[in-house]
Amino acid sequence: MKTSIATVSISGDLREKLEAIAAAGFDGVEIFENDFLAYDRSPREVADMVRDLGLEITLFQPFRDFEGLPEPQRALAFDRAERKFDLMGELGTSLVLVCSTVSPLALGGIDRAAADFRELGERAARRSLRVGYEALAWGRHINDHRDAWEIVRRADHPNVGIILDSFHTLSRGIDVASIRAIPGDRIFIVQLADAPKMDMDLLSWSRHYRNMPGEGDLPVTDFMRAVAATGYVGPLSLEVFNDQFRSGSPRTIAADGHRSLVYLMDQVARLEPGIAIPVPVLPPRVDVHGIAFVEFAADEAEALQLAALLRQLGFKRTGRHRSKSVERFAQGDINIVINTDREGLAHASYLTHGTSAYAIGMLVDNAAATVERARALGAQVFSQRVGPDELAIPAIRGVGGGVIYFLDETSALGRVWDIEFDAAADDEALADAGLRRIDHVAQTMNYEEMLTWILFYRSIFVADKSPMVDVVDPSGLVRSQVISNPDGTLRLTINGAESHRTLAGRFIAETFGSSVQHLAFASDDIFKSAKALARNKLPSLQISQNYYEDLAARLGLDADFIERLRAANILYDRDEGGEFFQLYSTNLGEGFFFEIVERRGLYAGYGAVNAPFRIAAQKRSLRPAAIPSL
Ligand SMILES: O=C(O)c1ccc(O)c(O)c1
Ligand SMILES: [Mg+2]
Repeated sequence: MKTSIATVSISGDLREKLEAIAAAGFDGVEIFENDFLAYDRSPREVADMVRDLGLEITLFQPFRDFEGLPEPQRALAFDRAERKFDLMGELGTSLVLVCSTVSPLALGGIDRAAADFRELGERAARRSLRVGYEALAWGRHINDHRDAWEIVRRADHPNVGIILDSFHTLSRGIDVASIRAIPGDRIFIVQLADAPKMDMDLLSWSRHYRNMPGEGDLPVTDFMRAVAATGYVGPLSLEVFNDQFRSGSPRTIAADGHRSLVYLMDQVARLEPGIAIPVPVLPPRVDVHGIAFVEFAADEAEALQLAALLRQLGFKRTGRHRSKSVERFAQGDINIVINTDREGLAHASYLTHGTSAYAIGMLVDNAAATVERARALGAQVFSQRVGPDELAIPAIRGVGGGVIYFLDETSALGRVWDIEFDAAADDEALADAGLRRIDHVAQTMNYEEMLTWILFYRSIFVADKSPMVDVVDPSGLVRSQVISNPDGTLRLTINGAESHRTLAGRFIAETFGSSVQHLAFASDDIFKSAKALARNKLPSLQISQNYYEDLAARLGLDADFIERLRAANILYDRDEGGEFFQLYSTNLGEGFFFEIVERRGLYAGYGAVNAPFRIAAQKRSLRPAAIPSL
């Protein structure tokens, strides 16, 4: 299936847009008229540029306010169309999009519009051009693809067809089953966009908030299943009006767009096995069975500090790498690796970001197939020199230049600890703190990157996204969204910072874009864990007294219980399903920290209500001690 994207979807001048679109692997491009008009090269030069980049122009658009006009405006509209047909000839494109009129002069009337399109089709045919009619969701008389189809049907001209745009259909909640009644060869092009659910007028929603399929909340997959059923095999063309994308990196946004189409068509092909859909076959989305390890890159001095903190958290050093300067710490099912080697990505990562959790290991069924799927979805495969006693662990690049490694139980990868590490006793170990497994990994990024990584995770792994929540930092808002699977064996919290003054923003600035800002470990008894951690002298984050007073008032908890929480600096939340407890270490360096959580019952959240108080406490603990005034 051919992929295409409208130039309006990304930032830059026309050349930058086209280069990014070609680099992302698209077959074609819709030339949005304004992008051409604002560019200072002739139509023929643009045509050459498009061809030299290996692209084809799938559509020229939009042509507005054409149908249903009274004279003399009607004749003028046809003259205008002829001028644009001239331009299309020079650009070397054969299809033009006519969107349903919004003109107050338009008279309406299905047959009047059909007659106009019949004549336009005649004129287009003389030049071997084709005309596609699209119902804008806010069109004056036509705002539903079913009515647009009726006009195209009555126009009854081979050079006139319908253009479907997922946004216009889905934003109005029109039943997509109605698409199945349209012959595939009458659909001249299919435009795709998703959007977050929002309560606003259709035009503003469409012009500012569209996003890539899979990034929003509209059922674009159902729309595409209906399109596939018609037998349509023409280009799938992204048309995404989005303020953030218009100011983003053209290459990144174009790459996200290509990924979204590969992912969409992979889903459609799986859901419609009875329809022959010409798309490559990929391994299915990957089930993640847990975070097998988290690896830190550090220098020797900071590795000692980190090791000391891990021991206070109840970890023991359990192994040493056979050939590298790498140590393994473990507790329950949790593995933490500290890498101080002077070679490879760990070292490069240390040099760039300082001490940081640059790699995550995920347990999957088939590590090789996971990388194959990720590669097909445009992920960057990672490999580096493999030494003696080492396994080539399949891996891809992730957020902030970090790495995601994949382990499975069916190959030697399942025995990585035995193969690569020697068991080592730990003389300095402190008491076990009952930490069982990794509850979640929190990644921090610039707000503009959130959609990119949400699509990345959802397209590769079996995972869903939660609604976006606002976390209030005293210095600004941080947006937070969760990527998780039904079993809870994959839980990533994605935090998007808009200001560098927030704790999250400061973390990105101070670590030059590192991503993992905290790791949350699960305990089955947080009060017991808190006791052990206190004995181990873990420096815990001090929560304000005011928080506990409010908790008592808000949730009607009894005084003894509140006192137990307060004494251990434990934060508390509950939802319909159960209860949640949180306890934090102070920060390691400029922003990284550990969290200990206990989930009781079916609590599904992450304590977002508590985040402002946690963040305020962290800011207090990072502030240099106040100088007493004289
Ligand atoms: O917002 C618009 O005007 C507009 C124009 C052309 C399209 O294809 C579309 O979907 C919207
Ligand atoms: Mg459109």
